[in-house]
Amino acid sequence: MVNIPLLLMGCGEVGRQLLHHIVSCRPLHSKQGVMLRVVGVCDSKSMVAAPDVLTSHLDDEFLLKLCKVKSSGSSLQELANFGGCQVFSGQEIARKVMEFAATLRKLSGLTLVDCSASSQTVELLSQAVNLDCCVVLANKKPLTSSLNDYDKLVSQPRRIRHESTVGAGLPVISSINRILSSGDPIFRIIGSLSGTLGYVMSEVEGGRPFSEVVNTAKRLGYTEPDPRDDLSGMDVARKALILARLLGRRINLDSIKVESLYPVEMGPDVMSVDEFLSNGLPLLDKDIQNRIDNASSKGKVLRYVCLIEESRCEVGIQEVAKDSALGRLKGSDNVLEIYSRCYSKQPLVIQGAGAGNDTTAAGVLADILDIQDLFRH
Ligand SMILES: NC(=O)C1=CN([C@@H]2O[C@H](COP(=O)(O)OP(=O)(O)OC[C@H]3O[C@@H](n4cnc5c(N)ncnc54)[C@H](OP(=O)(O)O)[C@@H]3O)[C@@H](O)[C@H]2O)C=CC1
Ligand SMILES: N[C@@H](CC=O)C(=O)O
Repeated sequence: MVNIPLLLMGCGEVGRQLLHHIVSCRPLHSKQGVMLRVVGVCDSKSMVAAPDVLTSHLDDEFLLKLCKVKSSGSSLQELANFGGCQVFSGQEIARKVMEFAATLRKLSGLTLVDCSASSQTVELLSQAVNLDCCVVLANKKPLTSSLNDYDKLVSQPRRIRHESTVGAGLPVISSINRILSSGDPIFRIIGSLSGTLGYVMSEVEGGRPFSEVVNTAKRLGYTEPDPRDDLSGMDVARKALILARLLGRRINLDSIKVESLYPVEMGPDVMSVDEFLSNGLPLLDKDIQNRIDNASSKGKVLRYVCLIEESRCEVGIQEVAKDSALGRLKGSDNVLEIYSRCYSKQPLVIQGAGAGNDTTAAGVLADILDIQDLFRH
């Protein structure tokens, strides 16, 4: 049996879905000879961990209880009453994670799974990479901070997986890596990489108000924790940066041209998420509807497009033909066209659900299983 010790950072929508997938896939993994041992789970304030990460793990009953506690809005601290775990908080968390990494390194190693939406995990992840930990990410922020941080994270390519950072569970990163490693240079990527913006555009085309559709996208689990990350284009810009860096571009987030769907007066420094959703968004309904109607009068639709070509890396709204690959998109689907020497006239096209907690967590789980060979001894 291959044992993979895991430490999950972030037990929000995606993290909890991952824990549910891990528990429900036990019979399948057991047939495959793999055992995922969750030795710790942390949120923004606390960490619960197995009493001894070498010999024990958080059992399934505990993990499901944890999911219940977190979805009810309570703190991980509450699990201390449940027994069978250690609880840490504040600065102690990073110290303990490194201690676990050092302990497990002697036996099998540790996988850190980042399902947070925080830009603050990057430091811990880089330190963990130095201790030969594997890293699996749904969080795009660590890969889109400085080039220095990026270089550290990807310094051991076999030990990092981040399929869910672009296109949720779609095989985008793995396909690009396969093309590149065969010496086939990619010269153009164009696509729609936001499940939220794809859903919003196609639903508003169908006549629903922008504000209502954004709220629904949040409820369906398509948006970032703060939907302004999607509406500002920054979430797509991060995906574009991840792809551009994969292609070898030495660029940063601030070199990407980004178009926002809301004004600075509605930004996070000015109003809370709830205020934005209930009071800010309705003020944008008319403008978005006008832009969509205007495009429609020319037989076109609006799509939030990501383009990476030569020195260009940009994201923003474009009017595209209704019958194009981008124009035909519906719901939360993403579509990505990859042009390379082998795919020069007809691109390689990847399309499917590009957002949602289930597909994202499934992508993370597949990444974890993909590194199982590193845990065989
Ligand atoms: N939903 C989707 O379709 C997709 C999502 N993703 C990515 O998945 C990630 C998670 O999204 P989602 O689950 O919706 O987000 P949530 O806001 O629901 O959950 C985030 C979790 O991270 C925790 N957290 C915050 N800071 C830290 C930290 N420094 N260390 C450890 N944990 C921390 C939060 O703690 P607390 O509970 O205390 O607030 C919370 O538990 C995001 O990065 C998102 O971009 C990627 C692809 C698709
Ligand atoms: N908020 C994102 C989720 C996946 O990264 C999106 O809408 O695409």
